[in-house]
Amino acid sequence: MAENKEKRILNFVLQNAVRGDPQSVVDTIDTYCSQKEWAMNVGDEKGLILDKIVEETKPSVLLELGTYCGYSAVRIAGLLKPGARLLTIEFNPDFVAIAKQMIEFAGVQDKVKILEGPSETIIPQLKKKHEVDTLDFVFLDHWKDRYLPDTVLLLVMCGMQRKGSVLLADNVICPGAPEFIKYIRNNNHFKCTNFPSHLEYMKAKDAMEKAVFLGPGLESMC
Ligand SMILES: CCCNc1ncnc2c1ncn2[C@@H]1O[C@H](/C=C/CNC(=O)c2cc(-c3ccc(F)cc3)cc(O)c2O)[C@@H](O)[C@H]1O
Ligand SMILES: [Mg+2]
Repeated sequence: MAENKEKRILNFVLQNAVRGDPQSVVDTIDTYCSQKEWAMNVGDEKGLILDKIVEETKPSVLLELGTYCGYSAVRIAGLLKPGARLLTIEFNPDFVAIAKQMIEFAGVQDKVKILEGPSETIIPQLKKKHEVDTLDFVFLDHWKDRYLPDTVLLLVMCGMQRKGSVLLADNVICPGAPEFIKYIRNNNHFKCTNFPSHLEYMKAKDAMEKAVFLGPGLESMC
C-alpha cells in the first residue's frame, strides 16, 4: 500500500506505543502529530473534553461518524464500562485498514466495531443489521457539511435518539459546521452547550458542541 501520512502515524504507534494500552496509543499519536506531521485527530486538548463528556454520560451504545485513523475510537473505548460498545463509521477503505490495526494494537477490538461505508447508507442499517435500538452517545467528526443531514437522519428517519442522548460535534469553529449549529441551537428539543478549545496541535481557536436530546415534543405524540 502507498506510504502516506496515516501509514506513518500507524507505524510510529506500532514501534513506540505499548500494545494493549489505549492511553499509550493516544499519547503516541499526539506526540507524532504535534512534533512530526499534523493530522485531524481530535487531539489532547479537545480529547479531554471528549473524555469528560463520555465519562459523565456513562453510555452503553455509542456511534462515531468519521473513524479516520482510530484515535478517538481508541480514546473513547478506553473509557467504556464492560459491555459498552462503540460503532464507528468510515468510508475510506485505506483509513479503515489503518484504524483496524490501531484499534487492535490498543486492545479495544472487543469494544469497537468499524462499519465501512458512507454514513448515509450505514445509519439506516443500524437498527436491523447492527441491532441498535437507541444511541446513548454520538460523536460527529466527519465531513462538516454532513453533520446536519446525518443528525436529521439519526433523529427523524431512524429514531436513533432517546431522551438524554448526547450528540458531541468536533470543529464547530474550525473548520466550522454553521448549518448544524444554526439548526441544533434553534431546535428546542436539544439543550446545547459550547466548549471553547483549540484546533488539535495548534493555537487556532476551535470548539466542541454538546447537544442533549430532550425527547420528542408533544406535537410528535399526536
Ligand atoms: C459521504 C460523506 C459523509 N459520510 C461519511 N461517511 C463515512 N466516513 C466519512 C464520511 N465523511 C467523511 N468520512 C471520513 O471521516 C473523516 C473525515 C473527517 C473530516 N474532518 C475534517 O475535515 C477536519 C478538518 C480539520 C482541519 C482544521 C483546520 C485546517 F486548516 C485543516 C483541517 C480539523 C478536524 O478536526 C477535522 O475533523 C475521514 O476519515 C473520511 O474518510
Ligand atoms: Mg475533527
